Amino acid sequence: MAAGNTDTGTPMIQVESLSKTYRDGFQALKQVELTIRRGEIFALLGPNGAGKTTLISVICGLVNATSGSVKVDGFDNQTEYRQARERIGLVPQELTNEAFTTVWDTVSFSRGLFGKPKDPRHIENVLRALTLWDKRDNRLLELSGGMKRRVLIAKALSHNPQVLFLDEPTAGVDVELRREMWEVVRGLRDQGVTIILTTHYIEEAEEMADRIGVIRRGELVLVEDKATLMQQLGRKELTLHLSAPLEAIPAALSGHELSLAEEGHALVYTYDVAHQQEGSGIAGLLADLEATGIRVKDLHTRQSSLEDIFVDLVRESA
Ligand SMILES: Nc1ncnc2c1ncn2[C@@H]1O[C@H](COP(=O)(O)OP(=O)(O)OP(=O)(O)O)[C@@H](O)[C@H]1O
Repeated sequence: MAAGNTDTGTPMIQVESLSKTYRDGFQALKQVELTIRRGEIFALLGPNGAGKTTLISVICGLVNATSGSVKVDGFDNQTEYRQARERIGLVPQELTNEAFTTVWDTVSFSRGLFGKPKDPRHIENVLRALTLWDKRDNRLLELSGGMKRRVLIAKALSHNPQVLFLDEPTAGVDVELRREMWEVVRGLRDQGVTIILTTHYIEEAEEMADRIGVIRRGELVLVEDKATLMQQLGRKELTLHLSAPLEAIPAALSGHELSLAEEGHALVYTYDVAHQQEGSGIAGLLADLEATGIRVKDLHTRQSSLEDIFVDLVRESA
């Protein structure tokens, strides 16, 4: 479904040193650097007011940057606005004032807004891909919530964009509809559309994204492959509460990834859940502890989650 440049060498989106200060003096974006790869699903996570919508609006050319640049498929979104903009589909959160229009008409009209010639076959493909074909003659007011959301996506795809922005695609929808939206988005990615979505839901990023960016107070504080993040999350922490405090970690335990906590009253052991082998890991540690005569009173484990990382990052701003 994606049209145009298939040169994989050019990033889909290239954002450089992007800053935005609103007229009232509020700086909503600070020196943002971001590259979106062709064909990926990128999730932009951040708390309320972090700057997600501002970043999307600047990339889409709806809000002017104060400094920095944005390239879409190699086209500057200021000096080559038309080429840049026509590559972008933007899915807003709500449908506005079109209750009496049919699905077919509203999607066809959206294409017209881009000055593109009529292309009934493309509209048909889009409607079929979003399982809206049977509803093409229905008026929007006759559709369910899920169908309306799909109409928003169909409108955004009507002019063959290569990259689709979804602003909070599942905000305020029930679990079933959320799953349906995820399926739709994955289907689009499989057809070659690059997807950027903003979300408050860590679960959504975890489920959908190839890469995750976290924005906080206008700064992009983390951009990482989800797989890498998940690997980090596969690490567990075992805290051993000691009968007697230690001043330092004995040399005999240097082979284990340990740190002292609670003023020497606890040892914290960090390990990789996926790589626990016999004779090493916890069993080895416990044997070494016994050999060194260190007595353990109590122990507990915890596993970090994407949510922990997110909460830590966001908390730092407090
Ligand atoms: N037109 C404007 N003038 C002044 N400040 C603005 C304007 N638009 C947004 N802001 C401020 O910029 C900051 C970022 O807002 P933005 O809408 O980008 O955040 P967001 O991450 O999308 O938040 P949410 O998740 O609540 O939608 C906020 O503090 C907001 O109040």
